Amino acid sequence: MVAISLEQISHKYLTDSGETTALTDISFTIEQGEFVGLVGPSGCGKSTILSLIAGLLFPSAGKVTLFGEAVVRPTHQLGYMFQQDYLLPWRTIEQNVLLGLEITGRLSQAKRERALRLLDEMGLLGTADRYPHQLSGGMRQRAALVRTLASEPQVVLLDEPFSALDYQIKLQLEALIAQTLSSHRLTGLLVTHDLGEAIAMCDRIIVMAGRPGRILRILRVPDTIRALSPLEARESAEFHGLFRQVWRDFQDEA
Ligand SMILES: Nc1ncnc2c1ncn2[C@@H]1O[C@H](COP(=O)(O)OP(=O)(O)OP(=O)(O)O)[C@@H](O)[C@H]1O
Repeated sequence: MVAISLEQISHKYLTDSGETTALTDISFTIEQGEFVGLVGPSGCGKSTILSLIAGLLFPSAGKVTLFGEAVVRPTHQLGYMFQQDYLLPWRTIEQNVLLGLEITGRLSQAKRERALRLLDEMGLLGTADRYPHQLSGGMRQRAALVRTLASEPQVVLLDEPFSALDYQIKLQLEALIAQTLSSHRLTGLLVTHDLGEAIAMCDRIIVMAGRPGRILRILRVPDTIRALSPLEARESAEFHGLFRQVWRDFQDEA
């Protein structure tokens, strides 16, 4: 089943100084359970695509659908992870991960227990009563992931979720997130500047170019790389071959 579909999307922003064409002729689909990376230079429209899927923006032309339904407003089917964890400093980790359920009036004992199981899955059960400032950056991002998953989304949009972390923590978190999305059979769309991250984590990669934002190509990550953990993948010859191939696309485009 198709989870996300963009059909011939164009998007223009209107500003005081005129019009900016952020996206032109963007079409792709993402199957349920797939994990897709969106890579491209700064300003090529990656965040605009996420906002269109999230129902926070409406395209100037074209159609965005989520599980076959036109996107007209934000929905609970979507969860987000951002570069910053946006944990509220005055709430404990448990209170933070339950926040989304609480403010949408969906909190129940069963959902609370599920959230605690997720904290346990992420190795964070012992931190439930602690406050965000008492956790490391990697632990905070894991707590942010639990908060996202606690709301039971079907699709998770990840906007540079690792870019504020140390390299080693980032590699550990990449593996954990790829495995968690797959074990919960979630659909994921990862925006990243890091081509290696997309190759190491995703099933397919949408490679974009800028001015105006458009798709250069969409490629499937070979099973030989998919079979490896993100850390092992980075060390494989196939990874380096694919990295060079996409890098050449960027160079040709530049
Ligand atoms: N609210 C806005 N008003 C006007 N122009 C905008 C607005 N948001 C984005 N743009 C322009 O649209 C284009 C695409 O921006 P977008 O933020 O989607 O790119 P991006 O690929 O996510 O960039 P980055 O990787 O730096 O986050 C850019 O030229 C940007 O300047």
